Amino acid sequence: MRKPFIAANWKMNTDMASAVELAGGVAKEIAGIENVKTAVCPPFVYLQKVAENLSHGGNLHLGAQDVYFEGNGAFTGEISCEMLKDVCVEYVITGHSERRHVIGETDELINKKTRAALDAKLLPILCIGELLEEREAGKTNAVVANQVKKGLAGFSAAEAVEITLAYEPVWAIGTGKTATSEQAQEVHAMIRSLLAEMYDQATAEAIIIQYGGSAKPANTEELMSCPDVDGLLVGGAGLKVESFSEMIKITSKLYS
Ligand SMILES: O=C[C@H](O)COP(=O)(O)O
Repeated sequence: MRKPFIAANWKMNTDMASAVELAGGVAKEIAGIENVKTAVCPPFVYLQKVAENLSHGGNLHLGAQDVYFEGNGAFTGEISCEMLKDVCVEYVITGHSERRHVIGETDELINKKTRAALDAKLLPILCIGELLEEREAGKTNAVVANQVKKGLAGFSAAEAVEITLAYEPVWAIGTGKTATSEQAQEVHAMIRSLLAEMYDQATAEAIIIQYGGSAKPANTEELMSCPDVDGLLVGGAGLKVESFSEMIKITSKLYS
């Protein structure tokens, strides 16, 4: 059985004090929960301080929201995998829709970042998802399948199982419009059958596929009950100790 994975992407939110308080509060609330993998992804500048405050061990892991694929050099403003590892980061989000559509990242760049992360022994969370106009034009499966194929290009089956996929329909992010559990399950199932074609059934069954887009305590049970939804990548509801911890507790109960 796949171990569920609930991660919070804090995006460009919090400050030093609230970042430490939020991570510490969640860690305290979920202490003892072992059947769910959990992570928080603070802004780069707060990673070290959050890491120091989580260093007592426990189940809350640290992720970054992005990474650059080069090791070092003249890449102003960028952060390398080794820099992230220096501050105890274990997970890294690649290809978030805000980086694709606001910053303009391409599938090729996202693939390079995912490759660099995995080679450096960071665990990538590779995001994919369609825009509203793509869904309305009936292109959801084609868009998502293309992103999965390009994102995972060059990865072997043994490597692919280390990568978490996060399906985030762009129209559901930060809008309050969650995909229905049927819509989420349909795309997750399509992704899993694509993974079986690209690799094999066992590999497809082993890969964690998170859902993201207005996930909150009220819809956690329904989403996490879908057979192919293995976790959540949480934005807004991940910024409060109570809501994020609640989502982890609901998931833990569901899987116990
Ligand atoms: O990475 C997280 C997603 O973009 C979801 O954000 P949201 O939960 O605020 O809709």
